Amino acid sequence: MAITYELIKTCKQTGARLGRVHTPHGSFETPMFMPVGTLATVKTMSPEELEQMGAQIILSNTYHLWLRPGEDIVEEAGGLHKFMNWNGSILTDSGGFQVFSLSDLRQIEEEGVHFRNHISGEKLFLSPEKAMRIQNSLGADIMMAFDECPPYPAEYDYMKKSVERTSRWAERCLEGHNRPNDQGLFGIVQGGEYEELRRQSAKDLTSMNFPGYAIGGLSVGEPKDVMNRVLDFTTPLLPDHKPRYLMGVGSPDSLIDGSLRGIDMFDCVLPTRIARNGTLMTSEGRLVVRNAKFARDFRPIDENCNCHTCRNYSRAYIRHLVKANETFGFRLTTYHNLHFLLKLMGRVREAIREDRLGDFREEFFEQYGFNKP
Ligand SMILES: CO[C@@H]1O[C@H](CNc2nc3cc4c(=O)[nH]c(N)nc4cc3[nH]2)[C@H]2OC(C)(C)O[C@@H]12
Ligand SMILES: [Zn+2]
Repeated sequence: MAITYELIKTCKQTGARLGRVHTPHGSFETPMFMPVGTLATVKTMSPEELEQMGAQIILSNTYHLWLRPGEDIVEEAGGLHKFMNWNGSILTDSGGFQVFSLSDLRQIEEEGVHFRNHISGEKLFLSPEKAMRIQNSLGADIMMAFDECPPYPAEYDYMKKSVERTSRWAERCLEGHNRPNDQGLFGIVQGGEYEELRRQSAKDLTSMNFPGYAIGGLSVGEPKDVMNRVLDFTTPLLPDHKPRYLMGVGSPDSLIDGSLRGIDMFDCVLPTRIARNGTLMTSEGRLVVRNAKFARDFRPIDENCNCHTCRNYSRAYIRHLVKANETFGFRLTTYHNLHFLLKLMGRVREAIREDRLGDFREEFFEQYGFNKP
């Protein structure tokens, strides 16, 4: 079956929209956050726990799984869902971003990218066709086109050449993947902070009729107001009746501000990454549980949270585990952070239903401390 999007309603107070994405492994309401499971696991979480907290779609990564264990092994296992025992939806990023952010000795040519394996140092080559072959073997519900995610900032001339090449690569991805009527391949709009180049990229890609579109090239170090400005003029260029996915965004303020601008899907390693160094997202802002002030604090991480961690364990206990580098401590912090973001997206969807996402933004920002100078 193809990936389809159902628009349920738009928020009268903002540009946000409530929708539902249908995939071969189930459907999910949007705006939605997607936990990242780069190496076919959302680090320290079991599939049962992900399901319990309300995760419905997770990410994995072409570049990483190509290197380890190899897409051939995943294919022999029956694909990613079987391999990792996850029955929800899966999206795989194409490797474009990882090659640019993880590897040195990169050489970008029309054909593809030459680079070094960031683990072994051996020379590798990734092309649009190769990225499609790997993703076909992995068998995710949604695959991403192979693109270049230029650094921020980037010169206009470089960005123009990069956008034009990424559009040519997108054509080759459409030809290279073997799914009927492009059922699961999303195009990725690039163009940096340049409106004219974002327009060009969106025009090229929407003419190729992908079932969904991502906005790439953001969350790469640009200030939040630059991201929001780019979203303001890019999101309206994407079709209303298809999913819109903002790549690499996972902080509470950016999730709300992206939803306000009509984004449906988000992913980021942030909640799971900071959980592994003991930083928690709470309704009152960030909490660094290693801090000595929590040594005898027997309250839950977040008194407004009903997650498994907050119902059963105290700050003092989690601080002890994290300081002792106990794995269970990182399981508890990861569970809470993912639950926090998934619940936040549920509140965003509810606010859209009630046409009050603008008000919700003000309340949340005030309580979380985003408005503090
Ligand atoms: C800049 O270092 C880390 O990057 C993370 C997410 N930022 C992000 N932008 C992305 C853009 C693209 C894209 O244009 N194309 C493709 N194919 N995939 C993408 C994936 C992306 N991921 C941030 O997450 C943290 C905060 C952990 O460090 C940042
Ligand atoms: Zn909690």
